[in-house]
Amino acid sequence: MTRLDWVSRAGGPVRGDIAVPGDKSVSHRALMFGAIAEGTTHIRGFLEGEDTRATAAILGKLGVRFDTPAPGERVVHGVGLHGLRGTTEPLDCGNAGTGMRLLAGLLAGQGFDATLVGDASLSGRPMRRVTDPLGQMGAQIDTHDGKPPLRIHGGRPLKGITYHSPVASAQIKSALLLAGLYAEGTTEVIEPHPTRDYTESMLKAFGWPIEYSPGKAKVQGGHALRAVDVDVPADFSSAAFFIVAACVVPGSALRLKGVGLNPRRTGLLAALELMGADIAVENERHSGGEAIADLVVRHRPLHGVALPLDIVPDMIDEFPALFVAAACAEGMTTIRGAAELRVKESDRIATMANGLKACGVMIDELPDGAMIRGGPIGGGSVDSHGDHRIAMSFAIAGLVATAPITIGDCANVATSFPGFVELANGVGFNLGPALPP
Ligand SMILES: O=C(O)C1=C[C@@H](OP(=O)(O)O)[C@@H](O)[C@H](O)C1
Ligand SMILES: C=C(OP(=O)(O)O)C(=O)O
Repeated sequence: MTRLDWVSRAGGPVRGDIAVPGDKSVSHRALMFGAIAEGTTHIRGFLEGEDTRATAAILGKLGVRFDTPAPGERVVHGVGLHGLRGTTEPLDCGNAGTGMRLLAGLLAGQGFDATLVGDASLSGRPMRRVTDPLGQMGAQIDTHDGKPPLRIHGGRPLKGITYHSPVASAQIKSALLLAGLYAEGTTEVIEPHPTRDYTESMLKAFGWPIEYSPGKAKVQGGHALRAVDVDVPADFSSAAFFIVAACVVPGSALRLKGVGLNPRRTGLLAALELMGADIAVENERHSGGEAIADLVVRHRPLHGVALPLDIVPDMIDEFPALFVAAACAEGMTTIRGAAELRVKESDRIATMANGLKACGVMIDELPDGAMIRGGPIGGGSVDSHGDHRIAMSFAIAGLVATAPITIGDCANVATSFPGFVELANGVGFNLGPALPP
């Protein structure tokens, strides 16, 4: 991938009426369930990001046919639960932890061997969290010291287990439930804190019997999935950058349309409201079984908070943006209980702390969070470490900074948010490519 650096300059106010692209978590799952269903699944609002396209390409290599009637749509020709075909080619998940961990569960139940690989960032991320419990189910998966590539040996009979997950992770839960479709008996996952339940709701929509409640999910092997169409809501995690931008730039008033409001995703709304933000939820409705609504965000000065521990898992992807909101708030914001941030696309605590320090913000890194003192953000040069959410967060910082912020290594924004720069500049950002030195 060619390197791309951005410069974010003072701009705003952030005003307009926009829709962000489709949800990444739902798009990955719609492809996977569509692939192993009987019949044809039409996905609308599909995220045309590199992460989700990587999942589609892998399923294509495994013999699934897709049509693309228009951008943001996929028609998946399901091959049935046992219809995937093996390939000797490595299956490249790119930058996507979700793709790799969910596919590990799906592939553990197949009759053929498969190898999952990823880019440099994904190759450094922990995989034992899925390979250990899948091993308890009977799968055999070789790793490189607990990290990718994953060599999955096919043809192993799986049996259901009850798994008390040590980590609140929808990826772990989903990997086990996917393997559970192929297992003898019951597979149950119990979480330390409830996580996003798209796998459960989609299994139900595809006609697979499933029992679930927040923090618990249980499936039995031996049923079939029947194709249903999937409407993908706009991704709350993508909306988050615009929500924070409108909160912190004076004069802003922004409407974000049709945003998915799964309660296990919206911790950022609760956090910002505690900080004094002005966010209205309008036109609440349901689409494809998910709550969606328009969010209307207006600027109002924020104040620092001690973030309640119980909302941390509900905003796990929104911390980089929250760090910027905290830097703009009056007083101190304390974040604890967020050690998972250290094993995302980058170590998001260190990457945000280093970047904010480079812009003159007072921030102390903690093992599981940070203490951030609000104040003026200066110009500077920051490295996103190829982490899409870090790059977009510093784009917000640049909007309110006293001098331009240069953000290194931004190409991976295309993994989750294609078209971010154009959409952002359309509502008041001032973001462009950095010129080579
Ligand atoms: O299941 C999913 O779609 C996701 C779960 C989360 O990861 P963890 O399960 O590692 O918390 C999140 O960070 C990721 O962006 C998407
Ligand atoms: C953590 C993320 O994704 P993944 O785990 O799929 O790479 C993310 O998108 O912030």
